[in-house]
Amino acid sequence: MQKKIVYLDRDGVINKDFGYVYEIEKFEFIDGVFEACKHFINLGYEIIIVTNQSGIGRDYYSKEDFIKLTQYMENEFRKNHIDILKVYFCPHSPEQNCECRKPNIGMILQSLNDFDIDLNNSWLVGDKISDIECGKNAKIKNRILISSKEDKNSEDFLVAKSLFETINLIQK
Ligand SMILES: O=P(O)(O)OC[C@@H](O)[C@H]1O[C@@H](OP(=O)(O)O)[C@@H](O)[C@@H](O)[C@@H]1O
Ligand SMILES: [Mg+2]
Ligand SMILES: [Zn+2]
Repeated sequence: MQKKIVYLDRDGVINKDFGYVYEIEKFEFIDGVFEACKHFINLGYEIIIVTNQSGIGRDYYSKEDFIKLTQYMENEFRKNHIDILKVYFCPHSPEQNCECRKPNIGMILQSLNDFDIDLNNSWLVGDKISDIECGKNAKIKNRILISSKEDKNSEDFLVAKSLFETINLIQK
């Protein structure tokens, strides 16, 4: 059977975005993230993380720093009985004009190569319009923008204040 995926952006969706976070000490889970992920899993979804990490290309931190933090993050999820299917990251700076930096769809294409995924029954959740554009460009049917501003639902996305709030939107 094809997998239904909830694609999650990282910074600003899973953890607070203090700007180019790469240290474990600065990685702060946003309230309700584990509850939301458990909800998705109970509905039969699997979770994939897609994150732009231009801090690597900008030499703010190394790929090893990112991998270390990712292992910590995945382990915290595991402690909460959540297995993340895969973490995809773009290590490039904007100047490198790669195919993987959102809103480009390289990371989503890679996931389709790695797994049999039903995009018509999948979701993308991000906190920037570039995330939404990536989801749209990749033909992920359902998209949610996390925003504390007064953004309104539109043709391209629904709006929620946090990942926890998406529980009300992702119901099947
Ligand atoms: O939200 P995701 O995709 O998980 O990751 C985004 C981050 O890598 C960083 O993306 C940067 O944007 P630029 O990459 O410099 O445009 C800035 O917004 C940083 O504050 C932010 O931490
Ligand atoms: Mg983000
Ligand atoms: Zn890239």
